[in-house]
Amino acid sequence: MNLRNKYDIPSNSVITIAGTVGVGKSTMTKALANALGFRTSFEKVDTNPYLDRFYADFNRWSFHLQIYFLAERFKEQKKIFEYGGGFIQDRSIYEDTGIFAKMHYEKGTMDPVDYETYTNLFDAMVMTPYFPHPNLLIYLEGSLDDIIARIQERGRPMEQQTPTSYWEEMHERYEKWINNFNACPVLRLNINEYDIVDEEQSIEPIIEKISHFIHQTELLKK
Ligand SMILES: Nc1ncnc2c1ncn2[C@@H]1O[C@H](COP(=O)(O)OP(=O)(O)O)[C@@H](O)[C@H]1O
Ligand SMILES: Nc1ncnc2c1ncn2[C@H]1C[C@H](O)[C@@H](COP(=O)(O)O)O1
Repeated sequence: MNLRNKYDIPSNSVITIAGTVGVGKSTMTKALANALGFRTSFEKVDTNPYLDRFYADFNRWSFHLQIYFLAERFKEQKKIFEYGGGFIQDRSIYEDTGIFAKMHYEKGTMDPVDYETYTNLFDAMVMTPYFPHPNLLIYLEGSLDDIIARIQERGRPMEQQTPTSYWEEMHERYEKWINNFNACPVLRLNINEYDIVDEEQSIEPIIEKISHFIHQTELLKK
């Protein structure tokens, strides 16, 4: 039986997967979309023209990369809207500003004027009543050691060569960010509590949680 029907997940739902680099968002996106018969919206990593340059020189490329990601995510957002939902999205647009742009600005690797231009653009595009928020944000969390092990195992050279302190800083910021996040309902999942890589069926209890969460949220709205 289709798990979407079994757990009564509305076919127009938009679920976004958030969490630090390497935590397992893409893997979760694929597994959930497959189990629910939803479409996927992925970040473009391999074809991103700025990512390698950015990791080689944060100061020089921070602004360009943020603008690139913002444009890409906005196109994805439009696609999701045009299909009428039914999507699992790999990373939320909120993390671009709440984690990455902010971190580079505060660490001095994004120029203050560039940061202001970026946040103005972000607010004008995203923080409007017309911008559809996801029905649910699934936040994946895990220990720094486990996440660094996954980054190393996945093997993107520019990430492997980035100092551990960068991932540590990001890990801390994510924790603070999610504790204050309120743009949509949040379901937190610890990566030690499931293994969708070796046990495909372990996606079902996650879908059960999602269903519970979505229905509870709907009830609260009434
Ligand atoms: N549930 C899991 N158990 C074990 N390894 C995982 C799991 N989810 C992801 N991984 C591994 O961790 C690495 C990063 O996962 P990925 O989904 O690409 O992360 P993200 O999209 O968050 O950057 C990959 O090598 C992937 O195979
Ligand atoms: N907004 C962003 N700023 C800087 N870097 C970013 C941003 N969004 C994603 N990234 C980087 C981080 C990773 O190296 C890749 C892909 O992210 P992942 O979490 O592995 O999906 O892009």
